[in-house]
Amino acid sequence: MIDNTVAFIGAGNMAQCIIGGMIQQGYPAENIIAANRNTEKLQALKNQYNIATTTDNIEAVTKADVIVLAVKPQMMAEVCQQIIEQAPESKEKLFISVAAGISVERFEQLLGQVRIIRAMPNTPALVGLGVTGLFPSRCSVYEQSFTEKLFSGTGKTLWLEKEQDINAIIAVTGSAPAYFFYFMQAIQQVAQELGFDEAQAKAMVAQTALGAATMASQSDLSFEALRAQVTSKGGTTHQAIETFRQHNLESMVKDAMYAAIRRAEEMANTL
Ligand SMILES: NC(=O)C1=CN([C@@H]2O[C@H](COP(=O)(O)OP(=O)(O)OC[C@H]3O[C@@H](n4cnc5c(N)ncnc54)[C@H](OP(=O)(O)O)[C@@H]3O)[C@@H](O)[C@H]2O)C=CC1
Ligand SMILES: O=C(O)[C@@H]1CCC=N1
Repeated sequence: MIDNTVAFIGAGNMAQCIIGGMIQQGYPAENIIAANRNTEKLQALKNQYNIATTTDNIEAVTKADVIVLAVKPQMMAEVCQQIIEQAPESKEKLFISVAAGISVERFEQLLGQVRIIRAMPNTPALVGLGVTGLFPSRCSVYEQSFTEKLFSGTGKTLWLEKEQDINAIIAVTGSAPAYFFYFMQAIQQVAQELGFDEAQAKAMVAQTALGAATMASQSDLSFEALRAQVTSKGGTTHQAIETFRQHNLESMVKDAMYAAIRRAEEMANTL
């Protein structure tokens, strides 16, 4: 399976995280090629991982067995049109799209009836702790198992029953690292206000988040029970949690997640 050459079209944040995860798990660098219009990002990838790079998308798709579409959703139509016009034989290859809001139906309008897997990874793929939702269309068992293997090198994978579930997983895992970073940023700001310097504050917040996430993933206890272990009756944590409750944290989280889903649906209707 690792004999397949995988081309990334778009070498931005998400592609870099997936490539980093693949290399960390032993995918051969010589079987990965990244294409981008920005040479700076390609140079950084080449220096770090020694993969092949090019500013020519067509060179990348021509060399590839598997084409990972990793440009922003707004660029997807242009990129697909370029591929289908300049390398029509690519239609026979396996496509993997990581884009939010571009449906299989839209890909079929752009590329024809290709074999495609929609993947929804997240950036912790870079450190092997990602979550990727996968939805296949017209793919063989081999292609599905290759894709699962590719992403399982970057963390956990999950096959989705319906395409709509891609939007749900965007809200739950795709966008979610940003929610945690935002929360960590807010704690860091207060830590600095309280007199810790920026580096100390960042290190303390990251270590606490890592500790909490590690406990949560290793324990059979619910998140609620783990929270209760920290919350002494009449103590400090109780006051902090009550303050979150008064500010309706849970309904804020719910609104934010549904807003992400609505945006994915909106993109699917317009791009
Ligand atoms: N970031 C995330 O956490 C996640 C992102 N995704 C999906 O991944 C995709 C990429 O997102 P992300 O990595 O964040 O975005 P980035 O902007 O970081 O990466 C996109 C890259 O594509 C390049 N690009 C743009 N147009 C072309 C083109 N015509 N040919 C070749 N390369 C091109 C851009 O180059 P340049 O630098 O010159 O603009 C950029 O490097 C999106 O579709 C998004 O929905 C999915 C899950 C999570
Ligand atoms: O913000 C976005 O649209 C992409 C999809 C999931 C995470 N980042």
